[in-house]
Amino acid sequence: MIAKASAPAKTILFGEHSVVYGEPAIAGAINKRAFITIKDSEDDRTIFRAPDIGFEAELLTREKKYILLKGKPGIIRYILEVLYTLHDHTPIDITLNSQVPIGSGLGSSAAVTVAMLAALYRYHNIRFNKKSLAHDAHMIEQAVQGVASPLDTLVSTYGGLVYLSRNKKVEHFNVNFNVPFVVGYTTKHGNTGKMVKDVKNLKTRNPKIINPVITSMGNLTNYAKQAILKRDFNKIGELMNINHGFLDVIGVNTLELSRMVYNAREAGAIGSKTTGAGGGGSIIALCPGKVEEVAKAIARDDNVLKIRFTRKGVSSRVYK
Ligand SMILES: Nc1ncnc2c1ncn2[C@@H]1O[C@H](COP(=O)(O)OP(=O)(O)OP(=O)(O)O)[C@@H](O)[C@H]1O
Ligand SMILES: C[C@@](O)(CCO)CC(=O)[O-]
Ligand SMILES: [Mg+2]
Repeated sequence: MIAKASAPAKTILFGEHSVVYGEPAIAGAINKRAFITIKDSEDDRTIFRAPDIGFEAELLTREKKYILLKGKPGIIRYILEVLYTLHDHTPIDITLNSQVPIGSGLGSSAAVTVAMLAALYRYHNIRFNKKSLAHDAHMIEQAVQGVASPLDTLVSTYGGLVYLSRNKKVEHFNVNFNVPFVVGYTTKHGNTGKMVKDVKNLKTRNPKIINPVITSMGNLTNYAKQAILKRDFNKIGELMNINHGFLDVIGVNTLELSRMVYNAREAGAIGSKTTGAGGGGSIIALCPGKVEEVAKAIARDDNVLKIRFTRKGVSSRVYK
């Protein structure tokens, strides 16, 4: 039997960091996916392969351990946690193919976790729905990382654009948002936990300055929600630029992120900002009609991905 599943990566359009303090956020699934294939094993070993990142390991699922055969570990922890939680230890072959750069702030860990869970549910013929899957995937991310916001796994499961309100209500945008964006990324990725802690310390030292900034980031996200609903791209671009400035204020930008953001704007992006935790990682640029120019400008120094937001969330099937 073969079970296959895929799930999209995500970018945060508005509200990273301020969301930690209860402010709203907007994130969306992008048309870059992680693909998992599970097959019966041909010997009595369980093997995990990720050819795109040159990784291979034999998994000892009962012990939650692995024997490294090739590459550097990391993403394997999510696969092992899923197996440890759900699998009956029969030997299987697992392959990960990914269009998503791993560890660059585009939610690769969530995409891999959601796809792995869905494929394994299919393999074992376990019924699931998106609600239970999003919940289980969040639990896996939390178990591996210690802390994780539910946003990444939610977006990877449901697809589409998601608005998380101040009282943590999730709203799915019902709007055509098929407009081109360019993502720039560095492989040097800030540690999310550390970045969140640094912002907290800055806020504690300078409450009168930083608290209003966090509130403004939330207000800006609410304006962005309206602009998205109206498909007012100039307004969305303007708000992205302001959001980037606020992220600079709270100290999460780096030379590389700023370089990508300003290279994008110089090449014609109508808005560009750091996306995710910062300290390295990714930027996102809104550039209708200027995709090639913006991609070329970013690619001079950094890596580029042309993306669109997609409504397609997790997808899975089984072949007998
Ligand atoms: N070349 C690699 N091979 C295997 N694992 C890797 C490699 N590079 C990074 N990793 C691991 O992949 C995981 C990526 O998860 P992480 O949550 O840090 O990034 P992300 O999901 O891509 O971005 P974010 O969560 O910030 O949106 C980490 O566990 C990291 O150790
Ligand atoms: C920085 C942060 O807001 C987003 C990281 O992708 C942290 C979080 O929400 O968990
Ligand atoms: Mg992640």
